[in-house]
Amino acid sequence: MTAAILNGRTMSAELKNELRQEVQRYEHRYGHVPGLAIVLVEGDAASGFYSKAILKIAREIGAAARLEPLPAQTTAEELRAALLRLNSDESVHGIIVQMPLPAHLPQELVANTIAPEKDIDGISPKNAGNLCLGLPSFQPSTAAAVIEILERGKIQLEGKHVVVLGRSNVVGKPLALLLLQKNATVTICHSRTPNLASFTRQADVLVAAVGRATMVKAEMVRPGATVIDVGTNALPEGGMVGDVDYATVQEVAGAITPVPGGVGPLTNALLFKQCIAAAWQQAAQRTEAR
Ligand SMILES: Nc1nc(=O)c2c([nH]1)NC[C@@H]1CN(c3ccc(C(=O)N[C@@H](CCC(=O)O)C(=O)O)cc3)C=[N+]21
Repeated sequence: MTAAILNGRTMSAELKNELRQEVQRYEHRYGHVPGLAIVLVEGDAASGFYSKAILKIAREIGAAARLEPLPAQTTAEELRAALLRLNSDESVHGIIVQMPLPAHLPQELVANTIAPEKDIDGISPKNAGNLCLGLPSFQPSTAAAVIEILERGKIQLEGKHVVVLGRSNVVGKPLALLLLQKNATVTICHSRTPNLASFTRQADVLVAAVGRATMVKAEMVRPGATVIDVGTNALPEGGMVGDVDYATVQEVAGAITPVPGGVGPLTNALLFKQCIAAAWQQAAQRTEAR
């Protein structure tokens, strides 16, 4: 058997078409377009690449996006000041800070400074708490991309056993909560889980989000299972591979996401879905206040 391919590029193109229309609808109503600010503290090579990809999507859908580059030696106080400036800038509806940050800048500073109504990557305590409580919230875009790919791929979640490999704040943990909301049975495994294969082999849907190249092997996958690969591991010789050993796993899985061309292309598009939602909320609030 060969697995069906869940094509993130096709799905992303569909989503971007929907978003382009949504941006037009918003612009028609309010006379300006939704705006995203990307804070990029220089130093991480991949972050510059991701930022350019986000700017490209903005052009494709007609939204506004601007890059706020900060030098690598930016202090915590300077980063805080930059975020506060964006919080009070009415043309900015969503703010993301590219991760990872240099070691001298605490991640909590970002989570605690971005205004929750502009925190479209869902990292603030308010959004993370609301997600945990099952209340409306912005969701970390990579976790949301996994849900999007499963829904567009018509993979049922209700009553299914989903095993999530990885417990990060941006993927594993929020994804487990989103899957629970879909009535899946969820198991979270991580680097200290003994006998990993005994868990992964029970999965109807297996999500790999650990950041270790090709660690999921065919013998860890139940025949016919859906395998979602969130990994983006850069290879020293160039290019990238996922956390899943695609060549062998695609022979046993029922459906699988490739890397590249799987979860990645949906991640950045979902950032704009949430930015547009944030813009609607902020515009409605301003109208109310006046
Ligand atoms: N605050 C923050 N939020 C993030 O969501 C965030 C972040 N920081 N830092 C970095 C990670 C990584 N990430 C990706 C986004 C798009 C692709 C993507 O489009 N990938 C293409 C790459 C194409 C290629 O390289 O050939 C693909 O998989 O097909 C991948 C990875 C978002 N992240």
